[in-house]
Amino acid sequence: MIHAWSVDDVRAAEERAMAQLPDGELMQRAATGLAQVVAARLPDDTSTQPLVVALVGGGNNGGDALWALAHLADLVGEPLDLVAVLTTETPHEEGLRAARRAKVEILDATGQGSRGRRKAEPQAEPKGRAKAVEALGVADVVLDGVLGIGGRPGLPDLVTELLDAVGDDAHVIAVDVPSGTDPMGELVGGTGVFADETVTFGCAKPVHVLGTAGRCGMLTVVDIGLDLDTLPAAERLDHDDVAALWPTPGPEDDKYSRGVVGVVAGGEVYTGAPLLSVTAAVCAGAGMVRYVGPPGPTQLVRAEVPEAVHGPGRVQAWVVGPGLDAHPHSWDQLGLAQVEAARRALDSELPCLVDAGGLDLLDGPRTQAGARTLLTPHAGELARLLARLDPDASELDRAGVVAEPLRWARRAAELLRATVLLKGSTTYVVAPPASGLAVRAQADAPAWAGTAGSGDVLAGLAGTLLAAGLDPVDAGSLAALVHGVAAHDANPGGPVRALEIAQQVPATVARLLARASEVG
Ligand SMILES: NC(=O)C1=CN([C@@H]2O[C@H](COP(=O)(O)OP(=O)(O)OC[C@H]3O[C@@H](n4cnc5c(N)ncnc54)[C@H](O)[C@@H]3O)[C@@H](O)[C@H]2O)[C@@H](O)CC1
Ligand SMILES: [K+]
Repeated sequence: MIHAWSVDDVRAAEERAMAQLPDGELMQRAATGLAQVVAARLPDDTSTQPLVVALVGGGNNGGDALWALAHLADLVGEPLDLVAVLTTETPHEEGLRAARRAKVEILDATGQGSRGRRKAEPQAEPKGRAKAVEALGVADVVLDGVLGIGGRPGLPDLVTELLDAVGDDAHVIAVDVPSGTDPMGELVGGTGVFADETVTFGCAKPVHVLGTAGRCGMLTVVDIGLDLDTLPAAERLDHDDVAALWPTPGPEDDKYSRGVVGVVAGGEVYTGAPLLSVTAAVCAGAGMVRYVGPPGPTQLVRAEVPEAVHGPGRVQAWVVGPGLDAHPHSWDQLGLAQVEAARRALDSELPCLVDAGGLDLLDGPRTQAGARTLLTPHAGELARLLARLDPDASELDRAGVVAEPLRWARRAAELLRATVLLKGSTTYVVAPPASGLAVRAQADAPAWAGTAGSGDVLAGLAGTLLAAGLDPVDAGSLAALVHGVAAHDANPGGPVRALEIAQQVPATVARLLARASEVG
């Protein structure tokens, strides 16, 4: 699992460390670690002299980049071209001196010529900028040292212009965080660096694991001796976590101890969703799957999933809502009975996963306080839910949720006292804020997995994990991971049907469980 700490907690840990260390020691540790990574990324071809260009901003992030260039000159021992492009009039002073001493070429792209000097010809493009554009176009490695954890989202025009000049073959390494992104990972989208790799210091930050993670590329954490004494703010499960979390049966287990999952889904109109959820639950290894629904989908499930049992009865967790019409016509007796079954499940004290049409039945927290609840909306469903229930979000639409996914997932978690799994290319799992639990973010699925029915499969998977006794955060994040990996395994690099994702789950789980014995 990757754990990430908030910027405030990192700053506090840095202050504690700095109080014990000589001046500048932390930056030296950061810059040395960074220089080592850069050295390892230099091209093997020795026929041309490698060129490393650093974009340097005005804060300590720029200081890291300048010091890293200075260290590189010593570290590599072979001839190197090193260039620092200043995007600020006030670069880190000691870093700049060190870079000059190490014969790093300094280019001022700000238009001031050199620090503090007035522009002679305001209209003319400064020479430093033209040379910088040229160097960026042919650099082997580009270091993004413009903004670090002190950065606000968005980039100055000058930096955007310089980034546009970076050649396609350059290996872009973000120093600590990709500049322009929100270090807390709350705001996604907007302008910002897309890095091939990010070298961060002390620990991962939320930007590295939340919806912005795709901009970070490969992540390396350089140990600078920080002592984090708080809980992480964000987490991401990786493949090696599956074995520890997945409910693996022992010789004493039977179908009841493994967990019976009940599915109240679909109706006479939407008959496919129940089939997908039930299939996913069976394939995820539920002890037993019970389907509650009208004759049409029941017949379909009977024909396709002989393992399932039918009608109300005892379960350990409910999946409520895939393909459910929450507002049937008054003459639709079967539809009304299905809604009644869904309400009974929601009013029970049992763990419930609430998806799609089931969300339309919620007017507030479930009546049984403390009953485990996992809501699984996509962005449109979350917007609709909050616009209906939160007077401050009456105008919220899908785009608003996509821009600030965490803000709105948290809001729903607070309002409904439930864990919210917000589906998307990054899937967030957010417990009610009062729990203090870290946000989980998973981005394991190929874009091909975004098809109709894929969410019904996820519901069956996560419901099975709830029935096996996992808490909603583990159940949701583990299901999201396995769902994504199964989608990939089912057809690497190509289209994948929702049903195939479900059918791939047994083999994918086996493969992920086997990793534990390979690794351990
Ligand atoms: N504090 C420490 O002990 C250490 C800090 N380190 C480095 O220091 C970085 C943090 O340094 P700083 O706090 O100086 O912050 P930054 O280097 O992120 O720079 C912040 C500066 O940029 C300006 N700024 C912020 N957003 C902007 C935007 N969108 N457009 C234009 N200007 C913007 C701010 O006004 C501020 O002056 C870390 O990310 C890391 O790279 C490392 O050297 C490790 C040790
Ligand atoms: K950066």
